Amino acid sequence: MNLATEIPADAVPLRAPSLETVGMTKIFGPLVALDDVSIKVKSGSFHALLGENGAGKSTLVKCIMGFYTSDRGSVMLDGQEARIRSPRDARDLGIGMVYQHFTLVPCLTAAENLVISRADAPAIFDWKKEKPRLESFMDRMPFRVRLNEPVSGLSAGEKQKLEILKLLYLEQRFLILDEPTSVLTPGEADEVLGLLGDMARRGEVTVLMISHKFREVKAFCDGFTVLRRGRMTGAGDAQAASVEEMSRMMIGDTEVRERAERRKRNEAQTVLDLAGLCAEDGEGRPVVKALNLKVKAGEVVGIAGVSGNGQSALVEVLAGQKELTDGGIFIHGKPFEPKRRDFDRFKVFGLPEEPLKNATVPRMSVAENIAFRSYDKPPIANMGWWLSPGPMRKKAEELIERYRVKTTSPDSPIEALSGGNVQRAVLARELSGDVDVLIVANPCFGLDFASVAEIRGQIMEQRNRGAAVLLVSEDLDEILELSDRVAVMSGGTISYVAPVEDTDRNTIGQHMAGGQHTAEH
Ligand SMILES: Nc1ncnc2c1ncn2[C@@H]1O[C@H](COP(=O)(O)OP(=O)(O)OP(=O)(O)O)[C@@H](O)[C@H]1O
Repeated sequence: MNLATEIPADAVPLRAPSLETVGMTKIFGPLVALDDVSIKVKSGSFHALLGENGAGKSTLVKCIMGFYTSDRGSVMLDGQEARIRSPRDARDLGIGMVYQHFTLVPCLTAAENLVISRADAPAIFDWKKEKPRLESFMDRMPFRVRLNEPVSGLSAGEKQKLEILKLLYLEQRFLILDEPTSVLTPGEADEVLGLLGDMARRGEVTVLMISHKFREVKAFCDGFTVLRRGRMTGAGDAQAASVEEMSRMMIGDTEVRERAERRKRNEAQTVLDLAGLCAEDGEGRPVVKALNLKVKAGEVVGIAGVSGNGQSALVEVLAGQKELTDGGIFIHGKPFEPKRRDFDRFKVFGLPEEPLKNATVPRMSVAENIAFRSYDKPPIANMGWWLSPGPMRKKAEELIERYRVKTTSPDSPIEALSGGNVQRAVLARELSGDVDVLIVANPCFGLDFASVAEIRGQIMEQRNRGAAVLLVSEDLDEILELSDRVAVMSGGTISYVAPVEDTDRNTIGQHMAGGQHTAEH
């Protein structure tokens, strides 16, 4: 008999179950992360769970999986209440989850990973018995992976397939997938989702997939539910609903209108114009070669590229750390010199890579580091060059709180903070005023998930307020997630520019590899 449910474990069906949440509510301190959320996922359906960052999708699936105890609400499995108090209860009921990160043991083979995942995994494997069982399991599956290959030798697509196979091997028939394609190439993503869709249609599994990608939802899903700020704002047939309808449910009518107005206002308004930039390395070799690029207000232009193609030199030029040998930088049509005076005059701010090294004085305090940009302006400085510690500290305390910089005191040296908190402190300093141009280089390198989401959120907020954002990043996912237009830097110049909706990973990859040179700016 199963511990936590009214359904006996031996009655768990091996066919696709239906699942509902009824009035699911989860409160974190002052935040209602889920407010009375009722969703219905039909048996044998492929259902998308949509919502912007922070909408509550992960919280909902964590409540279903028993990672969180909800404050109110219940889960119904095949029409009967299933009380799930831990992931183990969920697993006993046939509910399994594939996470964004892999959970496989890299040094073990695919076969070993499957066998050890069983609750009754043997201490010593009897491969004579296990192998034929695994082969016959694999024969019944719509896709295969190489069973004898160590997981470290599998491609991302194969690993994702193995994660799914693991759930099926454990006889889990309600599969929750958390943005499963974020680690896959478009080809691999289509293959995995297509095969899962076929299984769902055959009634072998029910799938609930968290996704941000409308294309995938339209291509593979039959039902969808949308969350916004913890509430359910819509649900329906993914084939019947249009992308506009779904996105309206995700971001709300007012926000849709505001974004459209903002876009119209900002259209054609070039803020940052890099015109024919040239720069050399220490030995006089050209590293930036006649580079042209324009960034409009309210736009993120992401520069992708294999490292060593001049990106660092470009960032140094823009930060005033490297001289231009030719060309010019213009802001709102006026020449811009990357010096302190012009940074202030044109409201240009920057978030460099390795902020501790490049944007702070490590031994100075958090408060002093945050005050850098404003130290010679009142009210922080009212006696010539002398800083007034009172106002400086007060301002720093406000910013530390607003940007949630975790520090024991504003007087601690900034070098004592974690990477994410240094980044937050630099953001607090750079983004607390009016920003017209924001230059960001590899902003999330080496940071944990929570800091990454927060920092990306801050960048997007500046864009939404109308800043022109130039993002240089080695992380193509980051570029694709944040950019309105994607540019590729290759051999010191911009070799390709396209709106993000008109391009894809493969095309960008080809340009990064220097495959095609059809520059259009
Ligand atoms: N353990 C927690 N403690 C406090 N707040 C939390 C916790 N987990 C999530 N939240 C908050 O709950 C809200 C919903 O977060 P959740 O992660 O569910 O959103 P999401 O839709 O999955 O977003 P994303 O697409 O960014 O993953 C957010 O405001 C988040 O900051």
